[in-house]
Amino acid sequence: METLLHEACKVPGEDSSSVLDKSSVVKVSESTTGDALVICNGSREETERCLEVKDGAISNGTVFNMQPSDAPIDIRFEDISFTATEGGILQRKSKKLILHDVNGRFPSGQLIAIMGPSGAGKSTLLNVLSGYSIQGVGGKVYINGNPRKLKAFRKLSCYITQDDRLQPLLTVNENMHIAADLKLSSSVSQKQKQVIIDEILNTLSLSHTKATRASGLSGGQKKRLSIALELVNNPLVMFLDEPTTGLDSSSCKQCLELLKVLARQGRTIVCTIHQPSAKLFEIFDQVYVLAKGRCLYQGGTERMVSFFRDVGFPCPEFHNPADYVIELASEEYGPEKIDTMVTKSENGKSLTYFQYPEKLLKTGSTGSAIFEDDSGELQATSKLNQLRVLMRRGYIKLKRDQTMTYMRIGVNIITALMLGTLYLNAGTDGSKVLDNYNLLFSILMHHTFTPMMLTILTFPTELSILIKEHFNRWYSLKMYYVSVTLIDLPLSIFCCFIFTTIVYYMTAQPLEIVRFSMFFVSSALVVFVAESFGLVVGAYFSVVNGTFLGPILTVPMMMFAGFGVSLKDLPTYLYWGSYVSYLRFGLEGVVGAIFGLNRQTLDCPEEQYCHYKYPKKFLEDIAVKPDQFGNDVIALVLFWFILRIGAFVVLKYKLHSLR
Ligand SMILES: Nc1ncnc2c1ncn2[C@@H]1O[C@H](COP(=O)(O)OP(=O)(O)OP(=O)(O)O)[C@@H](O)[C@H]1O
Repeated sequence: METLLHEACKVPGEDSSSVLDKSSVVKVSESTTGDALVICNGSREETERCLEVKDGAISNGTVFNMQPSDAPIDIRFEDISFTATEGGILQRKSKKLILHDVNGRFPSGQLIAIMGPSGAGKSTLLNVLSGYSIQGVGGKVYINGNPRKLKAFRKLSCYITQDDRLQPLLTVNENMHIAADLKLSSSVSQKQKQVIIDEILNTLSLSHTKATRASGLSGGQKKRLSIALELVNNPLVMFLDEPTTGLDSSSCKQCLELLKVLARQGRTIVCTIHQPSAKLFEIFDQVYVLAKGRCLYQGGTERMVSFFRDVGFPCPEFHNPADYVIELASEEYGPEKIDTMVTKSENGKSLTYFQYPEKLLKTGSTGSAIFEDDSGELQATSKLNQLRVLMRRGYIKLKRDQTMTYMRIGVNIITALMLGTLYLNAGTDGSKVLDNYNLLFSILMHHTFTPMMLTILTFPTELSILIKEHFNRWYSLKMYYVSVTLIDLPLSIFCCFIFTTIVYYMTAQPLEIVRFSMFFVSSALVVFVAESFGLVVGAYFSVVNGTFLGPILTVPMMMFAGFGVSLKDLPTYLYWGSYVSYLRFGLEGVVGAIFGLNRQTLDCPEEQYCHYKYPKKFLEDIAVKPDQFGNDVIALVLFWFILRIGAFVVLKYKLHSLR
């Protein structure tokens, strides 16, 4: 590590470790020689001071902060209403008004709490202000006095959900690098990214957990990592839904103090919080109290007690004002008190209780290109880069995933060995043709249920991460979807190949390369189709509903496959079913591979009756045409594509409907 004071910024008489100050501005740029980074600090009034860092290393654990490079953001909202639509697909829809024309001001550089009892509408207001909710929203949001342009605003803000939606298999450092590679422009070098990551991890006291997987972090560390990931692109506005939920009191304090530091650097930080202790309450600069979707109080934390006095409900001595306001908002002292307070606060219009109301009134329209820029892509990097980074992340996850990788390979080997033992040498035995046919169907069942159920069970977890990352503009849905499709393909092929090889060999199927290839291709296509079907179900339904619906919806596929009831015995009015059953084409493919291609008469052991020793007769009886392999492949590929596109449409609809 070689750390030198940058000559141009050098402050005589000071040693390098004292140069960078925690509360100062920091800029990161390339040195003039191009082989080092120059990191400068200094408040607006001070002269800049810089450190030069080589090989991505920062001097002796120095802590420093990033200050947003753009102008601060003041949020003002007027007459915000939110109407939720209730009722399922087949139910009558009803409307429910949740926010009742609330108003408010969230100034920059402040840590703001949205408080209120459960069900008051805190999360709903946060969703509306962040732009997450777009349907059923009324009223206006202004950014620095100008009407909010949603796309431009989303580029400057981030939303941190209540539950920590992290990639559990990736380490803290890997999670941060993925975020940096997706959220920072490709022109930022890896060295610069490393400096930014180190700085954020230092500030959030996560440096010592760099090599720990996210699944191994404590609740507080997970929360801080969630914040760290969104800090990578230095947002001006941060919305946090209940950041203290599930944390002990010291972690809560640490988390809120950290948010306050970030706010002081010029960000607007808004979080919902349930009922903070007096100590936590003091950390906030401003509170916005909601009750039944209306604003009870808006202003400085320290001025809330005088508000209670002015409104005629003085806060009892030694009572935590945060507890008292929740008691009032929960109607513990009568419902009329809420009306009185809503009237006094003018449903959020009154600025009387702000720390510096006169400053707020002066805040006019400060136009800036970045607030107006509603054009271009939401994501910071190209589609190709998004795909590359997502593939890299997918590969790391695949390497470490016990369920999706190791269990899947294990299940394929074990099932293949079990079937191989059960139907040992059935492939050449003329007396065991029906057993062999049962085996082929069992193989297809395995290829249907294993990938389908795995996808249904695991995708909903991925979906919650996708919703967060997609909203925070990490990547486009298309690139995410392409990466999911591509990353799984090699493993699916590998598992199918191992399975097919073991079963094929143990059950003594004809050892001909053409037959084996046909068998493998049909099996692999059934796997792809079943996986895609699982994705459609997993993308729309919860794990519970998906686990129920996936197998249920597969039953008709089995019925129409031509196995239990042969296709020639299917009633004509039900024959259409055989065209929508992908298993029919899979079965035709594997049966054709084993019994088609003019297969010779099968061996018949002595003293045994071999009803089906002539494969042609068997094929006639089960009504399977052995020469349809090409059509079977085309049909299965079509099913695969249609279901993949279907899953994408469902996913897009799901993301849209949630908003
Ligand atoms: N999409 C929706 N459909 C129906 N009702 C909704 C919807 N969204 C919110 N609500 C209702 O609106 C009210 C406010 O919900 P919200 O989640 O904003 O409350 P909250 O103050 O954040 O509560 P908590 O602190 O318990 O999270 C609740 O009664 C909730 O049931």
